[in-house]
Amino acid sequence: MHAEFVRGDGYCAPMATIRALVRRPGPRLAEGLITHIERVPVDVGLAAGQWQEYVDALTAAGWECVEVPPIDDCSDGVFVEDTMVVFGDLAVIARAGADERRPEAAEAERAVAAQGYRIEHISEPGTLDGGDVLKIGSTVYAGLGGRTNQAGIDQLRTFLEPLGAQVVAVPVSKVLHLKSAVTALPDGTVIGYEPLVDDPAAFPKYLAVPEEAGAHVVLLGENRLLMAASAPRSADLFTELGYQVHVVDISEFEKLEGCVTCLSVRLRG
Ligand SMILES: CN(C)C(=N)NCCC[C@H](N)C(=O)O
Repeated sequence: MHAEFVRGDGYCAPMATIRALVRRPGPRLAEGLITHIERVPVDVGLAAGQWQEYVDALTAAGWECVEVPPIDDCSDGVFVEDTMVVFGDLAVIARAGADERRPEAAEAERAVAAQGYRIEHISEPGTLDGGDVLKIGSTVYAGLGGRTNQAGIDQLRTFLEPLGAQVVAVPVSKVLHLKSAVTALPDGTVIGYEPLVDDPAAFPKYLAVPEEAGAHVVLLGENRLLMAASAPRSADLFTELGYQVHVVDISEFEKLEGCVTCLSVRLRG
């Protein structure tokens, strides 16, 4: 699980390997679910290229991308983030709020178990999507909304609190998932596009961003952020704050209410 970092003086220090699970989009991608936006045609060929660029960006930032086998019958399979919540050495396998997405979890579970994680499951009557869970240090915000219910959050709490997490439920009514509304910068500041955030006061440190997709960042490590090309003004804002911003075009996934976080599960070593 470890690589070596060789210093100038020849000393080899162990360096934690950072891995991300990803899942290739399938041929039925264009039929993916939409809830809060209008359907527009998705270019499946373009999406395949954008997915590869997303994987390449993670790889260039030092992440080893591990592919979960594709699931061609599930149009939303590429949004692999929704299949689980990883905290410490535990992967909690989600039970999707949308019935048609339930088959996605089985192979994702095998993939994360193969990385050495312990496994727990959200079970009936609970539903929970990984996209509804935002971790900031030991605080785990869980969005109560269209896909994740109270039973799902209660089960998540039972699994994570013994590991030192505090699970905080927050309302999500204007968007698909909590992470459609907010994510967080490396210093723990929650970023959100105000018209889509139910309760900004739920977060101790909060910064409003000027675009919807500006609320979505993947933390690449140190001061580096990955975000979508569709939020240039937010990218400028983060650059002014001292972050190094890496941009990818994920237009075809945004047409299906996807964002940069949804396309991977980050396993932080
Ligand atoms: C943070 N987000 C938004 C996610 N983790 N997942 C997006 C899933 C989109 C899919 N069409 C669906 O409706 O399920």
